[in-house]
Amino acid sequence: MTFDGDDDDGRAVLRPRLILGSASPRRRELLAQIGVVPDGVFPADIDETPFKAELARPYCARVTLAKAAAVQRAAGEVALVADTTVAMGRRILGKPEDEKEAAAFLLALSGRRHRVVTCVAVVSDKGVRHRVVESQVRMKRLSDAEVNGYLASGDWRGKAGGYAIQGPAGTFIPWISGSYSSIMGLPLAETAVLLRDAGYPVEGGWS
Ligand SMILES: Cc1cn([C@H]2C[C@H](O)[C@@H](COP(=O)(O)OP(=O)(O)OP(=O)(O)O)O2)c(=O)[nH]c1=O
Repeated sequence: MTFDGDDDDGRAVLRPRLILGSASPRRRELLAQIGVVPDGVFPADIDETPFKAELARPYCARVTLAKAAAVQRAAGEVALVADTTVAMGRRILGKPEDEKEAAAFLLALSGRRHRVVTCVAVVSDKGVRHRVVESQVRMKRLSDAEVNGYLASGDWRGKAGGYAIQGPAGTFIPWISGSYSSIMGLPLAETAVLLRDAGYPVEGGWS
């Protein structure tokens, strides 16, 4: 347990140590938005290759649970891992290997709707609990200048589907249905519930 200051009535707040098993700076930013700062960041290194004909939801849950199984956590600590997957129909669009693949992804997404699936898992002494959140995103039809400009920005690097809604590609997204934070990498409502259930206090738990 870690001392986390006093609550409004002057009582000491104790919370378990939190390990973030993710290299994603977006996930750290989103956790900070709800007042959660991990005590350690240890990304789990796992093979993220989809199985043949694997669909996005089961793929995303499988990869997240593999990250949960690989994360380094001591007894009493809480660990959080997640995975974000972009899907068009039955096709999974991962993180582009290079600019050419990023261009192919953007051209496939241009003028169409796609799905963004994020799975978050929290590991504690109680075991592993996870939630899968699916959102829909419409990307406007992109001009060559927009595709080329975005590719040159490099913002697509390390992003599932080759774009990030929270960056300049936000100008490509006129409509979403679902959870903005989940599209960005971590569904905050579900994450807060999982953390609280694991005994980790989260802002917004006023009820
Ligand atoms: C669709 C989309 C994805 N992303 C990012 C979130 C994730 O960082 C990344 C998807 O890759 P992930 O494999 O989910 O995460 P990661 O490789 O960055 O980190 P780790 O595996 O260690 O947890 O894409 C955005 O930032 N914005 C978006 O709009």
